[in-house]
Amino acid sequence: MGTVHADTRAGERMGAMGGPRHRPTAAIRYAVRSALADRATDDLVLVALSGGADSMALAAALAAEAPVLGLRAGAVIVDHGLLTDSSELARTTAGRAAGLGLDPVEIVSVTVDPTGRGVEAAARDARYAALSGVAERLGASLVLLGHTRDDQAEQVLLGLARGSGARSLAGMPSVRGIFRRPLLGVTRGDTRSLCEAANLPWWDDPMNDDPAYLRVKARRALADLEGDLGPGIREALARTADQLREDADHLDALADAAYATTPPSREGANRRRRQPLTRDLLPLDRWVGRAAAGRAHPCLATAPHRGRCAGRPGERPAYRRLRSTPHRLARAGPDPRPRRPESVPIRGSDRPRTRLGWAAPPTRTVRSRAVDAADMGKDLEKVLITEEQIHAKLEELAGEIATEYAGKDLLLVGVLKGAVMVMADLMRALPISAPVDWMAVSSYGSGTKSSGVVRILKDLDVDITGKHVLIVEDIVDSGLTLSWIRANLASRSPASVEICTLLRKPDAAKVEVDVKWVGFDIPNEFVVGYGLDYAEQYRGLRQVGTLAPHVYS
Ligand SMILES: O=P(O)(O)OC[C@H]1O[C@H](OP(=O)(O)OP(=O)(O)O)[C@H](O)[C@@H]1O
Ligand SMILES: Nc1nc2[nH]cnc2c(=O)[nH]1
Repeated sequence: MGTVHADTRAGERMGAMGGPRHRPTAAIRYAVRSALADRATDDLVLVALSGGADSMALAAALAAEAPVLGLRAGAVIVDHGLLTDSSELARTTAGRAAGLGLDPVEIVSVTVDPTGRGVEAAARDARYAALSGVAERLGASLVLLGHTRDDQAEQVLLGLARGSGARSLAGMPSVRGIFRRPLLGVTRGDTRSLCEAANLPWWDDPMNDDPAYLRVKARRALADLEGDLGPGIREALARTADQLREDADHLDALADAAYATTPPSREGANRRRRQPLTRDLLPLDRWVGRAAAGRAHPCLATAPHRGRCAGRPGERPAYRRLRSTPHRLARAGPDPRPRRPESVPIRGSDRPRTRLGWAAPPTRTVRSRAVDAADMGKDLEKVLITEEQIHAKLEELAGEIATEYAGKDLLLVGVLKGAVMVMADLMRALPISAPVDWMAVSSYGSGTKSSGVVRILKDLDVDITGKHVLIVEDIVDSGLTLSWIRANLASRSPASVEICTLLRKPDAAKVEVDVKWVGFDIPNEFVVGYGLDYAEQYRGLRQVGTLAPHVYS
């Protein structure tokens, strides 16, 4: 038997799951909630449970989120029969799943025949077949798998070692048929942390330490690489997978479209001529070529920006890289080099951003094309948080804030411009009255990166000595802005300084910021709406979402 982490209180775990402020718990629950968002009421969702920390954390999050969404949640334990005590372990794990409130909980025994392909591949095939079979028999619409970002990094490393192409280096997809992997954005450390916070036992499979297995070798190699190349290597490999998947999907879609419009050859209806297909793929070449030449977005129009944000000249930036360009520019700060005057088409206004700004005001002529209010919704790729969810959350936060500051001299401080919506709605939801003041700040003369040192463009109008200051923000991303503002305000002798933010990106944090009230933890994606802009557009959207690719093209 592998290492078993002690089982103590089986019940009441979900309440003790670390609470909404326990970052790993919040990140995992959010990831699971997002994966379930498209389910119909009363759907049955199963978790594939090995009994390890990853799948136990997933099971715990599913057990907590499913009832809120009106879903049924169960678990399947596949007994591979590879360990002498595997059936006992399966029974123990099933008991833990039932203790979480999952129902039904099933154990399926499979036979692993490694002949010709090795134990790992044979066990995987047997497992997926068993999971699909149980899902079909029980009428489940989804099976959740507990692969984490660390598994993804190992997968990519194995692909690199094999010399694989883009599709294989794209790693494990988050969705394939009835299978979903909600935890690809969280780490193994996070799943353990949730289990510990929830007092939830798990066991470590001894096969995970057996160097006979390729995956174990990859895990060890990654640990070595981490020592040599730095701690970001896992995240970087997982990011590579994400980028390549989008590229590969896009190429596939183009190839499919080209194939579909290619007339059948004389050889028969099912075979297509090759030559037109290649020609039809040329637009893709041009699309990427245009981007690399800096014409896809005005932010890329100058060579220095292209180098900093879209890759080196001549390189083809991945699709994701283009999508995140505004954010990269926000990080990069103003372009210090002189610009060549030129006229470029632009979507959105040419007004410069104020804080940790994207770019200095352009000295060139820019033809501006504003976005119609009606276009804004259409420009969204996906809505992460609806207007209703925002308002419900702000009501909840306002209640807590009012309780905290009852009878105290509270000052609300908004940070321009993004926080205007949150401030407006939070103030209206607050059952107590409090004065408001505003700050505007900008990144402080940094060369290529935001150093977190910011310059005050507009200071507070009032003295905050002895006051309880609550900073109201739209988003905490790297945390650099907020940690600076908090330190700055704290130096002015207030009675207290706390932060309330609608959004936070746990995976983007560069510095720890103690945020007392968080509306939603969101994935590390560039978001717009509800005060958040892209080139000063989309602030007026009532919901928060990500932009569709056409906006950036
Ligand atoms: O955690 P960080 O990485 O520092 O990012 C967070 C900051 O970014 C946003 O402002 P932005 O610079 O986009 O300006 P805006 O509010 O004027 O849109 C937001 O309002 C935060 O202040
Ligand atoms: N619009 C926008 N501004 C930001 N500032 C920091 N993070 C973000 C983000 O995700 N979107």
